[in-house]
Amino acid sequence: MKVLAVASEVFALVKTGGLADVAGALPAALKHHGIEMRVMLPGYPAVMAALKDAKPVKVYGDLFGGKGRILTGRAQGLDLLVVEAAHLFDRPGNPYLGPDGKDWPDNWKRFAALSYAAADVGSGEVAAFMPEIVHAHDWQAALTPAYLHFASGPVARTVMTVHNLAFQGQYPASIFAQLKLPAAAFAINGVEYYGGVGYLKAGLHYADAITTVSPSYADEITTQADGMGLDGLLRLRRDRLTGIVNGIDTDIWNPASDAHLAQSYVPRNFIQRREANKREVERRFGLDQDDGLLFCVVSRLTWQKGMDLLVQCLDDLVGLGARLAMLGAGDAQLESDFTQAAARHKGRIGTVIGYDETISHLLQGGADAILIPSRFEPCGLTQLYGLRYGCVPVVSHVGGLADTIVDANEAALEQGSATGIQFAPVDVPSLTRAIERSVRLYADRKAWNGLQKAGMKTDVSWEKSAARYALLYKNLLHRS
Ligand SMILES: Nc1ncnc2c1ncn2[C@@H]1O[C@H](COP(=O)(O)OP(=O)(O)O[C@H]2O[C@H](CO)[C@@H](O)[C@H](O)[C@H]2O)[C@@H](O)[C@H]1O
Repeated sequence: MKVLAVASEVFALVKTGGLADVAGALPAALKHHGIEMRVMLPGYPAVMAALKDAKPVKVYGDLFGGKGRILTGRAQGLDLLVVEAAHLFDRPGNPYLGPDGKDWPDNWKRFAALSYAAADVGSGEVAAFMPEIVHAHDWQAALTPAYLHFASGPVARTVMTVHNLAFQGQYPASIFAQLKLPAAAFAINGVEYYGGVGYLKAGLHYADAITTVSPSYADEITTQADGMGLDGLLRLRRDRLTGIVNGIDTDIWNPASDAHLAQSYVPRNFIQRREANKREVERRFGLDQDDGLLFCVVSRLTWQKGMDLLVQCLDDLVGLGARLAMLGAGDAQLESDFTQAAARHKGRIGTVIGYDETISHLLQGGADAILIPSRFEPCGLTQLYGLRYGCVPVVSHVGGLADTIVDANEAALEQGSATGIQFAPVDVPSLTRAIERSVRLYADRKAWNGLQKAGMKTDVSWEKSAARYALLYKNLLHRS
């Protein structure tokens, strides 16, 4: 079976968050199921520079305001279809933001072009690759099912995956005339959304199947509280909506062979060997060297991730004798809050503001626990990396965090099934209690090592989830 995945970022070519990890890992995971997946993404400079054996397979005289081509090629072990359009994508830096840190004003056009090109592939216009399924990820690819709906002739079936309902791609109605969609599409049963154009709304309306990245999040987004305005549509389409938990790339995230670590390790020797990584984290983050609990954070610094709550717990965390190594970037206020806390608590809190793949691996391999106090979390990947690396996840009880971590309550501890610490509700008192619980549990080193061992045994690979996607694709093809 041939499947075209459409995404605005793909690891290791371009990454701002978890979407890239998933889009980059799925093709290999699906190969074992007889699925040939190619990924379509924009021709950003980093993509064009890495592309090998590039061949044009479609040419546009005018692709949303300039010349464009679809190129096939390979990069970083992936089979790609790249939308080359210099006027839209030949810009350095972040794929979504200009140098002023604001969204590019023509993002609506850039990602309409991505979806438009994907729909051409999905309607069989590109002989080099004729997919039976087109799998669109997030709002940037979400017009694809709309374009395919209005294409003539046989077209591929469509899957729309929501990685984060908070990002919807909403634009004023005035752009509609330039989207190359028929007038009929501007309707409540179409792309229209509160008087404007909603990209994700369109994808959710037109896709043959909808998925999100955990069963709990699939439930949450059908409620008014967490549906971010799209819960009504999602309730209507509940029979087409499934939650499939993300896996992780267990080759890239493998403590036995991870070149980013000071010391690699396996479950048999992790207790001693992780020490060297802990020392390296202390060095990099300017922390005191001691044997107390060392927490880490690897995160976008945003409201979603509950980082403002953590800021309010830092004095208590230090008061309990724990330390924190924080790697993150995002909201300027939060960056400055963490920097100030580090200045206040020299040797106890260390920060690296920025995005750093190497340090993110080192933290998982050296810190004792990873704090993830998200207000909502569609799946979450860092807790899965934590499980694999013996870095105990301390998480809020929401979405994919609730689905993937077994709380260290008495029963679970006794059975040896506990893998982390969960807390609810998502507020400062309950996060503080979770930090206290972690410190207490860490003092009982045998129990703590038990959590680490159970985590490291957990299957966080793509195996089960890839099988679910494969089944979903197969069912879609057989549906009349
Ligand atoms: N400063 C930094 N330096 C280095 N690496 C950093 C970093 N900040 C974050 N990362 C990395 O970026 C990724 C973030 O993964 P998350 O699951 O938290 O995804 P995110 O919220 O971006 O995406 C959305 O999509 C994913 C994928 O479906 C869902 O898991 C998630 O719930 C949803 O919000 C991880 O690989 C993490 O290690």
